[in-house]
Amino acid sequence: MIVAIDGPSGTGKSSTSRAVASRLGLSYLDTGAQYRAITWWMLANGVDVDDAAAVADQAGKPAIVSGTDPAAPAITVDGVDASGPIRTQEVTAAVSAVSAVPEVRTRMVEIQRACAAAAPAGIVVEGRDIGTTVLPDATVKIYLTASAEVRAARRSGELKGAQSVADTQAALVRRDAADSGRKTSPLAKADDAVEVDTSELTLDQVVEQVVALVGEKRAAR
Ligand SMILES: Nc1ncnc2c1ncn2[C@@H]1O[C@H](COP(=O)(O)OP(=O)(O)O)[C@@H](O)[C@H]1O
Ligand SMILES: Nc1ccn([C@H]2C[C@H](O)[C@@H](COP(=O)(O)OP(=O)(O)O)O2)c(=O)n1
Repeated sequence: MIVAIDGPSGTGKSSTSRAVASRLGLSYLDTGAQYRAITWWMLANGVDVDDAAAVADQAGKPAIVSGTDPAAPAITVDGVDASGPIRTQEVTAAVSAVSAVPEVRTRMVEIQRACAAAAPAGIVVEGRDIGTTVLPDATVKIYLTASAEVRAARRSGELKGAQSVADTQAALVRRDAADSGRKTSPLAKADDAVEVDTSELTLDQVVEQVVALVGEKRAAR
C-alpha cells in the first residue's frame, strides 16, 4: 500500500500524512524534510545556494537519513539530528533553489524509493512530485490544495508572530511559483490523483477522506 500525498505548502500534507499512516499502521516519509536537510547542509558548509553548479557538485556529500515512524518523525544529516534547524526561515528561503537542482533530486528520489521499498506494511509519502515522478505506481494519489489566505494563516499560526501573515503569504506564493515552475519534476497534480481542497475542511475531515479512498482501493483489489 503506497499512498502519495502532494500539494503546495500549508495544505496539510504533513498533518494528514502522519495521521493517515498512524491510523492505517503504515510508515511515513516527509520528502520536504529531506530537501530542507540538504539545503541546511549546503548553507552550513558555505555553498552558494544560488549557484546550481556548486550545489550539484556537493549534492552527493551529506548522508541524509529519515525515520519513518509517523509518531516520531526524525531526520539526521551525517548522523546529527536536523529536525530543528531544517525549519528555520533561512532554510525555507533557500530550499526551492536547492531542490530545483537535478543532481539533488536524483539523489533524493533514490533515497525515497529505497525508503518506500523497505516499508513493511506500506507507506504514506508526502511531497511535491511523489505521484508524478517518485512513485508513479502508488496505490492512492492525493493532491491537496487550499487558498493562499488559508495556507498563510495556518503557517503564521506555527511561526507564532515571527513574521506577519502578509509576509508569510508572499513568501509562500513565491515558493509555490518556484516549485511549480522548475524544469525537473515540478510541483504538479498527477492525472490520476484525487484533488482535495482543504480550505474549508478540518484536519479530521481530510484524514477521513483519505482513509476512505484507501479503503475503496483495498476493497477493489
Ligand atoms: N484541514 C486543516 N484545517 C486546519 N488546519 C490545518 C489543516 N490541515 C493542517 N492544518 C494546520 O496547518 C499547518 C500546516 O499544515 P502541514 O500539515 O504542515 O502542511 P504542509 O505539510 O502541506 O505544509 C499546521 O499547523 C497544521 O496543524
Ligand atoms: N517532493 C518534494 C518535496 C519538497 N520539495 C521542496 C519544495 C518545497 O518548497 C521544499 C520544502 O518542502 P516542505 O514540504 O517541507 O514545505 P512546507 O512544509 O510545505 O513548507 O522542498 C520538492 O522539491 N520535492
